[in-house]
Amino acid sequence: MPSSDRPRRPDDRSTHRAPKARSAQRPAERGRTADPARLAAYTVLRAVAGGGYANLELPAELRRRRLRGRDAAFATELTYGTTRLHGIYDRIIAIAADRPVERIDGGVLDSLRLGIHQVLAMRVPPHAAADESVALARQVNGAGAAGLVNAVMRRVTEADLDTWLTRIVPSNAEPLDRLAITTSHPEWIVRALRQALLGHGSATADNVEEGLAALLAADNRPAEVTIAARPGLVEPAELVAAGALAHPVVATAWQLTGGDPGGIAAVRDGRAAVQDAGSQVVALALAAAPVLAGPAGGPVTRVRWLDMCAGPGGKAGLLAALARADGADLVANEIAPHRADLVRQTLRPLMESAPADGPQVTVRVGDGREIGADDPAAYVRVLVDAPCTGLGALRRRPEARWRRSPSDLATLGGLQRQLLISALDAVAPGGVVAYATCSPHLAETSFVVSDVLKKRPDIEQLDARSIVEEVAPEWAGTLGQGPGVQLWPHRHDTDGMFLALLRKHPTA
Ligand SMILES: C[S@@+](CC[C@H](N)C(=O)[O-])C[C@H]1O[C@@H](n2cnc3c(N)ncnc32)[C@H](O)[C@@H]1O
Repeated sequence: MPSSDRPRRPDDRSTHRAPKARSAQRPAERGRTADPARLAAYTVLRAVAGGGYANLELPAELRRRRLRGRDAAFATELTYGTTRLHGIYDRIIAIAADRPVERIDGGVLDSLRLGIHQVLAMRVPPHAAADESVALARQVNGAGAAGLVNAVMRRVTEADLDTWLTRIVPSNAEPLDRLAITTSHPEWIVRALRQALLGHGSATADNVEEGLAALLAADNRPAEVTIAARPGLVEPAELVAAGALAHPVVATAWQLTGGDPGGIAAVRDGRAAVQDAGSQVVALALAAAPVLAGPAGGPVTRVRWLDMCAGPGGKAGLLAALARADGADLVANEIAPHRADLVRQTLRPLMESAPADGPQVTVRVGDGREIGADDPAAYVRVLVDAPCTGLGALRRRPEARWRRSPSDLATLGGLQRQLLISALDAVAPGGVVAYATCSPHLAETSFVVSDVLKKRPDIEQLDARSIVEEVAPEWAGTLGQGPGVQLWPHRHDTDGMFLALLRKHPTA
């Protein structure tokens, strides 16, 4: 979709216009056209401003403009970096343009943000960043806007990032507010992450400021592409031949140093999939958790596992392969039909290759909150990968920090508790429920688990650290105070996954 066709925000007074034919332009408007990588980044930023997601819009835009290799890498860093860091850039723009950013057209603001990111974060020479930004603005925002972009870029390039950081922080700012401004995070998120570091036992009062700064910095670094090799479906040699490197800690995880994961045959045909190593650990730990024989006197021959919130299917893909190896069926449930389609798509190789009389994989569309009542005590292992704020995955979802608000916690908190209660009802005596989030926020993690457990004498919480240490031995001693496990981008180079393992009493 061309940028000019994208839906606009109500506040977007964009002068977005298609480039004029050269002959129709006044001489002052003539100049080089913007280069495709910058145009791609601009188009994605406009789509994000209209409610889109950078990680979905960017690949489509790269394909549409046929950008590959270094151009694709440039467009990717430009899009993701600008989206993450525009909290800093908007304060710089307000000073350099001498007006609040709310008074600058949304499209022009994006052209400026992109220009500033190039010069302050990507080491593009100042004159090149300024010239390219003016060319972009002239093409997508119009000649008048190009004049403003020119003036602002000339002012911005007079100082380096450190100098600008000292200018944008008010002299009376509290330390946490200062950190929020200089790391481009909303202040409520900075406070919540600080509490999470302390609450999960991942930092002490003495070193929490250091840990917090490292975490916020990690949120602003691009995450490596990691893929999960689905056990039994792909051999290491195939991934090595495709240029992947074995993850230093997690056996199923492989890292790509560059290139498109879609170029790897095993990823294309669903024997491997893009998945953060922390997410892989959640699935591996659930599969490794010790279950106890129920009242029937021993494990049944073909047991069932459940992934209660499976869309789009990353963990279900790994769990399905692990369940098959264990002789178990997997039921992958998802409430949103279009996301259930994605689960079906990612599980297809496992569904199609299932032996007629062997472990089966099925996808169902439904509300996980009803499974406990509809299907009580039916599953030996249950994963609740709950809908959450995603505050642990900010490095991969560049716009998320600006979209979330504290009020999301109240809405999600009720749903998280209901899903966990349903999972505890759905699990068989002696079976294990894994409660996971890609957020370390205490209100979505430890508080949910402790609230639910208060009313469940039939459930014991396992020390997830020892089980995670089995699948990720090198992380021993880094997993917090237990019994839950919290992974961190700055310590484990994973998304900030939380995991609690809860076992139903065998005689319940
Ligand atoms: C964090 S995502 C799960 C990610 C998934 N496990 C993976 O690894 O790809 C949470 C999912 O829960 C789904 N969901 C939300 N409410 C639900 C409900 N009441 N029952 C089942 N699924 C629900 C959402 O649509 C979303 O796909």
